[in-house]
Amino acid sequence: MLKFDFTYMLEENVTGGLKEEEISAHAETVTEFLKRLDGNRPGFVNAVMTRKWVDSVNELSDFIFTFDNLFVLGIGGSALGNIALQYALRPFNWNSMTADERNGYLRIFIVDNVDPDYLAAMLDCVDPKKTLFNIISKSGTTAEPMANYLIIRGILESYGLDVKNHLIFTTDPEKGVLRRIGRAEGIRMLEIPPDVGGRFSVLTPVGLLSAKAAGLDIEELIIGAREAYEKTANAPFWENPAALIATMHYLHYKKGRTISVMMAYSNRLYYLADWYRQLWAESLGKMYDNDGNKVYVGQTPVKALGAVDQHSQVQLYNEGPDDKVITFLRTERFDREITIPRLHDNEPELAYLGGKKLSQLLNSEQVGTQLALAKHGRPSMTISFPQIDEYHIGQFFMYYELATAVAGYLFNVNPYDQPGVELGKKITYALMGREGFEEYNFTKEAVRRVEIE
Ligand SMILES: O=P(O)(O)OC[C@H]1O[C@](O)(CO)[C@@H](O)[C@@H]1O
Repeated sequence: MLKFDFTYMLEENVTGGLKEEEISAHAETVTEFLKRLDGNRPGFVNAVMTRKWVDSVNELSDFIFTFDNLFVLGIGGSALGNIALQYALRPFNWNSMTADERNGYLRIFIVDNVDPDYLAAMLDCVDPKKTLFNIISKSGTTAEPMANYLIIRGILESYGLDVKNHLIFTTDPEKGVLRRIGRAEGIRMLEIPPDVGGRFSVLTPVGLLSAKAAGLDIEELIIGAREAYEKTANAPFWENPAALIATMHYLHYKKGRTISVMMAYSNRLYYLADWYRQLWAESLGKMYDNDGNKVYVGQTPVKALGAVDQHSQVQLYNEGPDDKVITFLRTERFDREITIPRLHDNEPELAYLGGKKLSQLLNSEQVGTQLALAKHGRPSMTISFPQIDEYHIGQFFMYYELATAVAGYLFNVNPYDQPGVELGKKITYALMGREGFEEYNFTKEAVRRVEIE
């Protein structure tokens, strides 16, 4: 299981930390909340209690493994989980390996943005004839994946290829334009459970298809998540990681720590922090609480990479405003190990490194940063991965989805909606000339601009 260490969140170990009794004051209500949640499980929990979603992906195996490459086209919750999984569980040089070195599994390209330089460069890497394109959009209305879909379809058609042999749509089971087109044209489709919002959907077909295509063990991902849930649902408060993460972040927020930094001491774990950013930001950043009061709450999630950001951010974290709570991610076992050679025994600045493992240096830097933060009165917690594998990554997703639900309860906001994203989308539609959005057309004259050419 993942190991959680909250030592440096507490006042006894860090001035500026939390008193045990102020945390315990929430024990009863949070435990009650989790019991109610267990009685009426949210979609993201139900999704890992069934074989349905794994089976739906496995059923496409014969089709998937006729290709060399998989493109995933989606954005936000339809992309970030995919990216996190691929970075954590595949070697970094995966896409430059030969098919044999990849044991026949597919190269994976996840394109979320609509940056023409980026998309064009990714497309240059593949032969469309050997490529499967998975268009993921829960709503089917998001401009970015829809634009990318049209571009891909145009390319497939220009090659004279039968599009239904190169496309998968991953979308709502009933609603939306992708479902409509898919049905009309016999395109293979995967369902996103209607009660699972994009940012909670990584362990549904949204994240499972690319994981499967890259040869990851998708069953283990689900088992890890399920065991994390079972460990949490009825656990006593002080043994419950999700409850403690949420309560401690909430209390630190109340003390003015409005920024939550997730700092991974592992390049493989870094993109978990990107996934977390959307989860924490869209779920908890709200203008109204559940009673309709204007509250403007939300903790700003920030990602950081150790040791790199020690040389970029940590000065600020130690001596800048006391407005942050830090979560460290680390692993106790790296898949590869490198020993630093003893080459300059007479040079003390180098000699101490000789013979040490690179992983020892990285993990020592994590401890060093954490203790230095504590000395400056800055709270932090640590999540240790015994190793980086499907089982523990699945656990991580579930613990954080649950922590987000609990934090939503504590902040008294709805963690499952995102009304604040809508206006920008509508203005974009208007600027792009989509019918029905004329009222949002902010013309040059209507908006005061400062332009420097
Ligand atoms: O899967 P969809 O419907 O295209 O949505 C993509 C993303 O857009 C949002 O709705 C708003 O940014 C996210 O919540 C979601 O993950």
